[in-house]
Amino acid sequence: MVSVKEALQIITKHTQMLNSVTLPLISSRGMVTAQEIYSPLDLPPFRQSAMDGYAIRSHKEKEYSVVGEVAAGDGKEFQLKAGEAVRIFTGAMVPKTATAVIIQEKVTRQADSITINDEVVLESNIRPRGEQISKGSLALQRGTKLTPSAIGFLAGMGVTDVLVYGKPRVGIVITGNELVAAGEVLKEGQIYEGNSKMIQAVLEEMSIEGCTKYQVADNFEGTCEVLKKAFQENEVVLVNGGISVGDHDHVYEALKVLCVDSLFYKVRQKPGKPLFFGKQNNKIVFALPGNPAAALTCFYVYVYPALQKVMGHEGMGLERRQLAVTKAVTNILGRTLLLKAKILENGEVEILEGQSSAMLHTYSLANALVLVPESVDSVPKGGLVEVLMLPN
Ligand SMILES: Nc1nc2c(c(=O)[nH]1)N[C@H]1C(S)=C(S)[C@@H](COP(=O)(O)OP(=O)(O)OC[C@H]3O[C@@H](n4cnc5c(N)ncnc54)[C@H](O)[C@@H]3O)O[C@H]1N2
Ligand code: MOO
Repeated sequence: MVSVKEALQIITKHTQMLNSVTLPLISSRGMVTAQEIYSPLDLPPFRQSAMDGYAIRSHKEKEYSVVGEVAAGDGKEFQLKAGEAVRIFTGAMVPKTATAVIIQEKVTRQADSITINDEVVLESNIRPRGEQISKGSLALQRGTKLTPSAIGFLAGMGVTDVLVYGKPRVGIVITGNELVAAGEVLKEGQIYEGNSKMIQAVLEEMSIEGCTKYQVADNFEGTCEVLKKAFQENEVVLVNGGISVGDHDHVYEALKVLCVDSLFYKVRQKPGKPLFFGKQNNKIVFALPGNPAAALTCFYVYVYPALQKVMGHEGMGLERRQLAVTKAVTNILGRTLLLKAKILENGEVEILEGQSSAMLHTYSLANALVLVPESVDSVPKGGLVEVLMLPN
């Protein structure tokens, strides 16, 4: 049995990022750039009007004659003389000879001329060429997560493909005789299988889509067979249930038969004590306890940082904060507690009722986990605790 800290260190040590791949930009959401990206052009690529109005070549008078029009997308160039203006629209190319764009609200228009009812500020309402980024300069560092804004930024530079660290294929192996799919009628002793949906959802939160689900009843040969297949088809295997010590829990023995290196089995924590982490060549496997809340907590605390590392993210794990607790907490177990909690508007953290590792009801109200270390036996009301922010 290891401590939470040791478990996390072991995971960090034994988890490697995947090889990089070139992908179409649109398929890269949530992935991490595997090289620096430099801008192939000036952005904007020309002096661009920021407003609808008139591009003028200024002179001393307030009156200007309007000699043409430029809309967004037009490639026309006007040679303006002092005292001349063109009608212009947001996003349009400003004539090289123009010295300012005056918004139409500040202008009175008569037939082919305008009167400007304001001071003219040189270069006003003009976005200089390359204002956002100039050709050849660094647009994104290696190791940047491709968020929707980063994708939009690259798309605006005409980038079509990006080199990113690969996303793992993840197999979810569900074990248990008692589990029935939603939509079927429950017989005595049966329950609905929910954890695969939950794990799939939390993977999708990390932009890992399209995982494969495997399901097996509580028998040893079947478990070995399904695990073998899951290892063949995935880089990361997440087993759910069957990892405890009961006569019908076969996962630990099956992993042994499949020559999986056991890197740790059992963590001094509640919930999630029977958590297993191992490796088969370059493939990693977590066996999560079957209790739904325990499985989810183990995912957030251990699988989440491991998958982040596999995908090349820097800074592993959930964001952590120190916050004051609304009520005293006691820890008589000598294990680390991971408690479902809610951060209140006043910035304090409330530990929720219903901490059973079978209960997801409380979890669905939580936005954080409070971590009470194994060495701490009590925290008074108002005392600071470590809070792990859930990413949802
Ligand atoms: N003698 C001991 N018994 C247990 C110990 C122990 O140390 N000594 N540890 C307990 C702890 S802590 C946990 S957690 C569980 C973990 O057991 P398993 O990982 O073997 O999980 P199962 O027994 O298969 O299931 C536990 C529980 O969760 C329900 N479950 C399982 N899979 C799903 C699913 N896909 N969807 C919904 N619910 C699921 C299952 O029906 C059980 O109720 O062991 C304790 N026992
Ligand atoms: O640790 Mo188990 O995960 O409490 O139910």
